Amino acid sequence: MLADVLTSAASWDSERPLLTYLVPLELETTVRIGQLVAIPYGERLVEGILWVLHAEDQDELLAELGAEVTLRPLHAILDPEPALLPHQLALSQWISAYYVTPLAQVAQMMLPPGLMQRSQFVLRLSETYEPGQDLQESSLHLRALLGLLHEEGEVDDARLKKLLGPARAKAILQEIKHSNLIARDPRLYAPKARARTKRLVRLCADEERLAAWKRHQEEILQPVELEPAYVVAALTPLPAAVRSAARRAPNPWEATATMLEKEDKAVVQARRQLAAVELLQQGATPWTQGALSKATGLTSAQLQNMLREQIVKIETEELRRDPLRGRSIPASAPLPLTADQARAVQAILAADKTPILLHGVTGSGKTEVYLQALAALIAKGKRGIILVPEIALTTQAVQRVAGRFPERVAIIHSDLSIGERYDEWRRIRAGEVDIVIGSRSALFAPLPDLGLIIIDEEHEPAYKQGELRPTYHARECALILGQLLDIPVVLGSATPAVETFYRARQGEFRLVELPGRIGSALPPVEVIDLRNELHAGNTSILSRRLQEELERVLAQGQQAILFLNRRGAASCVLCRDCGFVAVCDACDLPLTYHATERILLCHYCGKRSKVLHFCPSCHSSSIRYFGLGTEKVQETIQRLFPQARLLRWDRDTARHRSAHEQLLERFANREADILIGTQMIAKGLDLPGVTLVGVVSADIALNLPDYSAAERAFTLLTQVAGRAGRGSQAGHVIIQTFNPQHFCIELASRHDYHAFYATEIEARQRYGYPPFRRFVKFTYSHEQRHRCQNEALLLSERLTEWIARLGLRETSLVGPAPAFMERMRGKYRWQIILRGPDLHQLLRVIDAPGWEIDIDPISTM
Ligand SMILES: Nc1ncnc2c1ncn2[C@@H]1O[C@H](COP(=O)(O)OP(=O)(O)OP(=O)(O)O)[C@@H](O)[C@H]1O
Ligand SMILES: [Zn+2]
Repeated sequence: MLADVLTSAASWDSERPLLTYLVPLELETTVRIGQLVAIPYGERLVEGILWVLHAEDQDELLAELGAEVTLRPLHAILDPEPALLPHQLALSQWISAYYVTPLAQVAQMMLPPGLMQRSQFVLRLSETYEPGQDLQESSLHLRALLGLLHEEGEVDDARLKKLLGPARAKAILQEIKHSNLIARDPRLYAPKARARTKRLVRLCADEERLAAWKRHQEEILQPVELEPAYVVAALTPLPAAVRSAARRAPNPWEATATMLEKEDKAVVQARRQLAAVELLQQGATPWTQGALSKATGLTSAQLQNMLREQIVKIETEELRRDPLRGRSIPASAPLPLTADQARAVQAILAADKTPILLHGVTGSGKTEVYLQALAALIAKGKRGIILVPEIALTTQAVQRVAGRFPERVAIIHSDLSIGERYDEWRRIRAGEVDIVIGSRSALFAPLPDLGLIIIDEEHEPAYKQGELRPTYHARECALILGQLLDIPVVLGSATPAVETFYRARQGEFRLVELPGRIGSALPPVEVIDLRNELHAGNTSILSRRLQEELERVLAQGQQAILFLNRRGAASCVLCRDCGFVAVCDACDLPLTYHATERILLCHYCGKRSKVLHFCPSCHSSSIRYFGLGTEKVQETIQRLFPQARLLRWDRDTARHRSAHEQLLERFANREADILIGTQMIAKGLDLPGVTLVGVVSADIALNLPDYSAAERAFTLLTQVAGRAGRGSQAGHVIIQTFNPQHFCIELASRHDYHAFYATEIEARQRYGYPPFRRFVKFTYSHEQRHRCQNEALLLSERLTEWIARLGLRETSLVGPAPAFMERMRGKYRWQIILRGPDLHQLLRVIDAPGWEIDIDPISTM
């Protein structure tokens, strides 16, 4: 039998990414595709993924490879359970081709981090080495190494390098090659990700033997008469504080210790052993070795003794690292569906496997549709994956799913530790869960019997990987997976991506609509023209209407959310005399003033600088802090409504996942009246107490130079507005803006997705934007600007040449030009946008080392 193996050790050949090996006879019954295997590669042993097995077609393959090749055998199977399922292998192949990325890199992305094993060489004394051999000709270093090997058995290359430095290590490795004293074996080192285990001590003697043993121990105790205090001392571990103090100060326990020493060792041992057995007999919960020794003073020699006498045994048990540990999640029962919801569930379960676009307005009950479709499929032995935007994971999505399917849900997201991720991954692979919920990478979970993929909030940019290769979009990968497995894929959103809706219109997706909210109406939206406020003499950041409404909400004991998309107290620091604006010297972006910490912060790279009191350019003292941030809003509201309980939710107040959770919980428990936050809070929140949503400033998002800027602005406003009035009380939304006539604002204020789509798709067609043209974004970063410019000119020449050579129609370049944010983290960035109906012919041949290549970018900025 032959096997094709994928390994990242081999340099990439897109035509032939796999290497062929012989399967040794003894492995023939155990090999399966998707397994991690060890293979010889050159001198080394490396890790690979078994991709194809050839049994019947073996001869053809051999003929194809030619007579002169000699195949080497697989070295070992590293894990009998496949790490990738067959559909994942197929998906990898698609991703590799479409996103023009080495197959091994794609396959590795699908595995949990820390799973791959490092290859290494291990030195040991060779079989021909004899102690006492004449070493006259060997160098001093070699002799020292021989001594070390004598003592330790083996030493690996990495350690050798550390001990001797790289140059000497290299010399000694040369010497080893020519001597026959030391053998050098290739080896793979255990992966970082491992199961966590603990060692548990359990009684194993039967009652009779245990009783006899105890009697014997008690006999040992008999002859010595002890003061009760000693017994207590021997049985009680020293408190940690005492132990550390003891190292420094005269030991208050010394008297006891000396006396104990004087006692017969056997007595001490008997006493501790008896105490240990007593604890083991009492407890329903097992004891770890450490805890037992802490509680009784039992040393490991004494424990060994008990093991030898077969009184106790040690069992290792795996400790699962559970991301939901310590969380109390209320169980939930299925709700009776509305007619629209029932139709949607039926559509998902129908025989037709065309993907579904579930377009349901905010608060229309999409989640319930997902849950009931999943339940129906699980009843048939299937399993499902739900993707949610990263931030929603902290909040309600996980709770709802985990509450409906207790103990049957695994979670995958980037904040998990390597250990947690590995444990979740193995539960999924072992079929211990029915549902995987997570951010985009959860799509690559090895879930057997996959029967449904749901992408909630499918318009979210977080589903696209933008910088690292492969620059995949989880939606596209999910659609391919759906085709490969012939299973339904559901894309859900109140504001589908323009491209998604277009594809539904073209018949690529079945469009299912949930046009109304459950039991309530979409909240009316009032647009406030901030210019009128200024004319009327109101210079506050809150319009009069918003103030009135806040007052009403507070008086009626309801809740409000105020939204704006900037953090900090002011968005920029400006000199009123000369117009100087403080910018980050690494990124060229305006710095933001943070009042609480009294610093200036670059929101892009996180660099901090001191506040300015004088303009560095003209030395005037007219430095002013302009614009708005969440902090400023908080301050203003607190001044206006001193009695209101405020909560601020942005990246400054919630740096960690658990902080997000706590904030949400406090607001949901009505511990605060007004929540102030950035776009983070626009995502999926379902809080029935919220009757007012205020958008403090809608303008920032409207005018960005990007083909998708209008879509993002409309989506954001519609989603934020959709947080109001989801409970029994009617809701109300106020949008403050200097651009009330902007079509995004007008249409968002009517929750009118269809009208927005009609306007936007026409513009996209007119200007040749996606989905009418495909885009590929090339970005080059360098510390020197001219280097960026040169590289960009060179690449654009080559691209132009290839477009002509391949005869690509309607294909052109935009740029080269500096990126919208030309400097980031100390580097300049230049861009080229390539656009055309089909760019893959070109992508396959063009070689652009050092360039970031984003295929189907969701933004051209
Ligand atoms: N059939 C039903 N009967 C009663 N209440 C329901 C029903 N279905 C959903 N709900 C409730 O309606 C509210 C809104 O549902 P959900 O959060 O799923 O909306 P959504 O469509 O995901 O909205 P968004 O797109 O804004 O996140 C929830 O509180 C949910 O419990
Ligand atoms: Zn910066």
